[in-house]
Formats: sequence, structure tokens, C-alpha cells
Amino acid sequence: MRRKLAAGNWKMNGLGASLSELGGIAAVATTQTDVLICPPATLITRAVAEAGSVAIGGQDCHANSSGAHTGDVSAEMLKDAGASHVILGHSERRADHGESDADVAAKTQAAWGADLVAVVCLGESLEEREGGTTLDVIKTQLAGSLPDGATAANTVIAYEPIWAIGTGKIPTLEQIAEVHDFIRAELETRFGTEGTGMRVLYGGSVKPSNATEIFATSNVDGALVGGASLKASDFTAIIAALDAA
Ligand SMILES: O=C(CO)COP(=O)(O)O
Repeated sequence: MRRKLAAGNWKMNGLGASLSELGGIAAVATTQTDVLICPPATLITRAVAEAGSVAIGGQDCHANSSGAHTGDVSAEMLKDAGASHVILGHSERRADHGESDADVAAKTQAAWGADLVAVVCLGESLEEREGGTTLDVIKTQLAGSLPDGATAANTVIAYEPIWAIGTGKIPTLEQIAEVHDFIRAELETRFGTEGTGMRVLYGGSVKPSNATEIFATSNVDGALVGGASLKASDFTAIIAALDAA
């Protein structure tokens, strides 16, 4: 049985005052669902102190563990700050920083080397969705972004259609199931039972109002939530929907 995971990606949002929202999230008792919040790197240490049983993660790491890379943060540094996870290959980083699948694979290797769980993001653009190439795109991203050695313990996959992020639009439940079933089959082909155990999250405009139906969808093991993870009342409602799923 895969444990469910509610993951929040705060992106470039959050000052010290935002930690009260994390406190509200940490106050909720869950039994079925693991909870992860990925605040900006500046807040990780303080977040860990507020987090209780909520895991804290980074939003990116460099592929090297140290060196002359101004402005970057390594996986070792995230670990040292108290993080247990790191989001890698988010579409905003692929777009803003030109990250390729090979870059994401190198970062994933670095995350594992620092004993972090890698949350590896995949997703098609609207053009690719409309052009009918979604599964090809996902297959290529998955193969290129995930090194050999991925296990159920060291890796989580997040399927985030780019056109659903921050737009209020989500794919149909059939479309979500098609992609998640496809990802599961690819993971099992490559990683065997580890692929069966790996969690596959859906991300893109997950809200309290659509969480229940999304979580009832085939091979959806949780969510990677942006905007709705910034408010404790929204995110705890999403956690409750997962707990009940
Ligand atoms: O990109 C996302 C999470 O990584 C999704 O963001 P939204 O939930 O704001 O659409």
C-alpha cells in the first residue's frame, strides 16, 4: 500500500509571518497521509522548528554539493538546514532556468547523495496536450529526468500539466487517470516493485473543491499543491480529502 502524500510548494512566496500558516497545517492530526511543505530556502530552518510531523523540503538544488555557484543551494545544504525532500524539475524551473531532463537527473542524483527524497516533476504544455503528444512528452521526461536507482523510498513523481498550474483549469479525471496509469506502467517496467511503490502526485490547481474527485482517480497518490498550500485552511481541507480517500 502506498501512503498518501499532501505536498505544498510555496514557490517564491513566504516571509517569517507565513510560518503561522505552517503552524496551522502542523496542528492537524493525520493518520493516512504524509504531509510535506516546501517553503523558500530562506525559511527552511525556521519552518523545521514549527513543523511538528510535517516534513520540510527545498524547491530546487544544485547538482554539485559545494563550489563556485553564486546564488545556488546544494542538496547537502538543504539536508543540513533540516529538509528531508526537494522538488526537482518543476516546470517553472525548466522554463525560467532552462533546466533539461539531464539537469534534473543530475540534481536527483545529488538529492539522493544527500539523503533527500526527490520529488521529480513532469508535465506537458497546452500545445503538447492539444497536439496529442502528452504521453510521448511524459515518457521522454520520465526516462530522462530519473536516473537508475530510483526507489519507492527515495523518489516521488509529480505530474503537473503546465497549463493547469495556477490557472484554475484541471484536466478531466479521465485525462488524469490516463497519465497516472501510464506513469505507473513506465515506473513498473523500469523499476519493478519499486515502481509499484513509488508515489505519483497530481499537481495543478488542486483546491479543496476538486480534491476529493482528483484523489479518487486511478494511481493518484496525493497532490503537489501551489496556491492552496499557502493558507492553512485550504491545505488542511486538502489533507482531509486525502485522509478520507
Ligand atoms: O505548480 C504547482 C505545484 O508545484 C501547482 O500550483 P497551483 O496549485 O497554484 O496550480
